[in-house]
Amino acid sequence: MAASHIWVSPLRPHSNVGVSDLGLRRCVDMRCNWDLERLPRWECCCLSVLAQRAITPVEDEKPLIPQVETSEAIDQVQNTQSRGFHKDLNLLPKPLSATDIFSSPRNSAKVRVAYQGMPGAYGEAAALKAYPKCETVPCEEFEAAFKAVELWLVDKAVLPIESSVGGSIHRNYDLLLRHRLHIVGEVQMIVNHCLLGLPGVQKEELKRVLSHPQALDQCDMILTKLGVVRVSTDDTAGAALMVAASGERDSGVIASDRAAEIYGLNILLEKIQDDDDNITRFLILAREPIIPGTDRPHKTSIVFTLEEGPGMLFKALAVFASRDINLTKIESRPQRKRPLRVVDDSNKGSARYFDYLFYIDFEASMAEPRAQHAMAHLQEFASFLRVLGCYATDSAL
Ligand SMILES: O=C(O)C(=O)C[C@]1(C(=O)O)C=C[C@@H](O)C=C1
Repeated sequence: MAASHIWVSPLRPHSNVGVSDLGLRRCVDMRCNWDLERLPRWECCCLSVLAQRAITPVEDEKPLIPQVETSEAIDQVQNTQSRGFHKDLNLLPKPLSATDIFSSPRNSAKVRVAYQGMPGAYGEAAALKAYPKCETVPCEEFEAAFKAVELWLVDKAVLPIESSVGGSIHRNYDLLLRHRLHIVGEVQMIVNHCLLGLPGVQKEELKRVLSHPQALDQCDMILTKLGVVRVSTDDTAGAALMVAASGERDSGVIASDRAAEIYGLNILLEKIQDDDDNITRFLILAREPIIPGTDRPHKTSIVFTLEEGPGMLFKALAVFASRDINLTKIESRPQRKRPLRVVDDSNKGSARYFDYLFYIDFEASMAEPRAQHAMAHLQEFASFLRVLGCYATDSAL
């Protein structure tokens, strides 16, 4: 391990995944942001090698070189060391320009973007809306997408955070806190669900319908009308794959028209969601935060905890109200590691409450003094405060 920068990814257990020098250097530059004690051992090994290699020149702008064998990688390292520094100036890293720093996600090309689900899932459509030329990378679970970004297997993750019908996707709120990624953008998407079946099947023949639980909830009326059994799956496109692979003629699917195309299913009904405006908001997550601007409307997402006491949440919300900062979202989640709290002596220590984390999105950029002052004010009495990200608001549907 000490001689090479290769580690075996837990996400791709059978492949050795190499990271380019640029990737390594960025990793080292960012090491202060990494809580080394919380990293699994292979990442620590990798980081220590990175630290030694931080001065080697950059060879490749792309962070990932798939399938590099360890021996080859050692040879590469030795060759580079014996040659000394590169003479070819084109191989030096390109300094970031103001355009790079402030560029919108929609201008970026060739980024690798992780999403949860199979090809044809709405997460993939959201990733392509954010980065039209990106290479999309399917992940089985939300957490795998977080890890893929952390381990440099991909550049970004696009994950759902709330739906206009189903509300918050709590799992992703919890993962935002457990991982150290930054929110760098959001994508709002109208989700138009279709009822799919095998070619030649009529909707009256269906006995069960498979889909993601959110999609099943969003199409409650039509499912009730059809009188079918609802079967939950990990994602909508995965359900399409299952039915296509099983050949079960009495099984239908709720998924996108793109999933129908990919898995060779027929569209039996379109726009079957109860609410026409069925919107899901996705977050774009990255290893590094973006530098907030004031050139267009921005949102900031934070998470904090408060001490127990009357009016504490009122006081917290007042830091925004008094500065005329609009809140767009507030969510509370129990602190999983400290769910119970014994209250003070006046209650004789017998009563127990849940401790909560408060997640808030507000309409202001951290580049604005009013947002900075609001955070400084909140920090005076919040027992914990973290800015999860500051990013341009997505108002395009
Ligand atoms: O299963 C998918 O296709 C997803 O992208 C997931 C998801 C979700 O988690 O809410 C996204 C949008 C739809 O609301 C249904 C499902």
